Amino acid sequence: MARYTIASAVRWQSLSEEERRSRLQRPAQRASEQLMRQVRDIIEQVEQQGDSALLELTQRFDNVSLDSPVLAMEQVETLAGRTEQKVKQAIDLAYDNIRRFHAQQQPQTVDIETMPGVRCQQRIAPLRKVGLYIPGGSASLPSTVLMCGVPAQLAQCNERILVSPPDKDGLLSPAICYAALKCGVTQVVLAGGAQAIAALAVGTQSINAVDKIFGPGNSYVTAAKQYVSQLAGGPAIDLPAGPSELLIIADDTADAEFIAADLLSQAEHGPDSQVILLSPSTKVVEATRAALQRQLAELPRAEITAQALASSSFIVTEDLTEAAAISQRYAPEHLSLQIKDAEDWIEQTDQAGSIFVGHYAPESGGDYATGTNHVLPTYGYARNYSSLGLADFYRRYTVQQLTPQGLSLLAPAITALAAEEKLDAHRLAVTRRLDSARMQADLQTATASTEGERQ
Ligand SMILES: NC(=O)c1ccc[n+]([C@@H]2O[C@H](COP(=O)([O-])OP(=O)(O)OC[C@H]3O[C@@H](n4cnc5c(N)ncnc54)[C@H](O)[C@@H]3O)[C@@H](O)[C@H]2O)c1
Ligand SMILES: N[C@H](CO)Cc1c[nH]c[nH+]1
Ligand SMILES: [Zn+2]
Repeated sequence: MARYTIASAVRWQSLSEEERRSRLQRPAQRASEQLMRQVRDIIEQVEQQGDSALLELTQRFDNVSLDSPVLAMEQVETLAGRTEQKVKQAIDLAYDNIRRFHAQQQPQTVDIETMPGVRCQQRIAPLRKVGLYIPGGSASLPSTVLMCGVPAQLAQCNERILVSPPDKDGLLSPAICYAALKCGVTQVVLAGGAQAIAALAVGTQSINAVDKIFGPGNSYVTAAKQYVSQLAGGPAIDLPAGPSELLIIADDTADAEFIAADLLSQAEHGPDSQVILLSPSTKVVEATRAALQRQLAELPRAEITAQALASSSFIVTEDLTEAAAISQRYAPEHLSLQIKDAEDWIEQTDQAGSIFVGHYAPESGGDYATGTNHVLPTYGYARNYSSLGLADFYRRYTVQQLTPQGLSLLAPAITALAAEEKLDAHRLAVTRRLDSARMQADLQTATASTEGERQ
């Protein structure tokens, strides 16, 4: 049986501040400057050469030669038809749960009078053109099509462009095509990495530039999203959803075999994934390390998984309170609470993209089918970003309507604040109306009709 190096357990209390920081640093972030330079060059190439750059970069990075970056919808249908029945049923079930959970997330509209005659509204409108990035480098992910496609469909975004790196035959898997059609995707593009993000951001001869780019990806994809969102007139992006992370807090009620299985499930995404175990129980930590060794040997992706484990940590804490504090500091994409009375710990560990509560909530449940969204903030952004949801596919805008009476009630505040800010034109935009014969007449008519109603 192959033996892999599983990092040793460390006591949090024995680490210096520098060692603690290093333990909680994400592997994918260490090379960020060089990565940004490379990503910028790719984006500029697509900006200048459009489709031909996409084809050249796909050849270079994905080793696939294509005639066109667009997969015709007829071909998408043909491929979808080849999806195995049990995979179709699984996609159908996951789709229903994701739809059920997201349909309840309709953003609120507001319509109130803040003062008599001053009506304020918050309205929502679906984003018109959205790009959905579906990772495909190391594994093809039809589940991500559902996570991005279902809310885009619920929001009724007009154009929904799916981009994903082609497989070795220059196509996409039947399951991706089946999920894409179920979500009403309008165009399918065969491109991955920074070049796909560039195409969505600036457009090419055959791909329209979009208003917002959604979806997770490796560090090239995440860096490219960040870069294009800062271009003048560039698209909005959803959230920094990079290489997978899982932090588990376990006590001695936990089962080491379950913990190891969960850690491996996220480590197998790629060498950049990071998994962390925190436990006050040395016994649980050591049992998990032994279980990892056994379970890892059985995995088809053992080599990739072992690389991710190399940058992962097994930390013995003083108690659960210390574990909760470390988790808050790390702000993981996924947090699993395999402890007694796990629900009671949610508030103290709320800086996480998605939380899995108890011994029977494997993280892979949320990856596929519970109904929650698996596009989640990584790199510690769970501190200030949320998981993907329906509201992300809408734009909010506000509306105000004022009657002459409303304006006269507001006028003293507006003119005083304009004077304080020494912005005279602002003040005059109010007083010119107040002093106008037209407004005086409208005020009188309004007062007369109110009095008429009273009598
Ligand atoms: N945070 C989330 O919500 C979430 C959800 C699902 C998946 N993920 C993560 O998404 C990632 C998917 O990564 P992936 O690599 O499998 O697929 P990917 O589609 O994100 O990236 C593959 C592309 O990267 C580009 N690329 C690869 N090597 C390159 C290089 N040296 N230079 C320039 N470009 C290069 C290629 O164009 C390739 O098509 C994983 O890390 C997974 O953990 C995250
Ligand atoms: N765990 C990933 C998010 O980090 C999502 C995923 C898709 N397929 C399997 N897992
Ligand atoms: Zn996963």
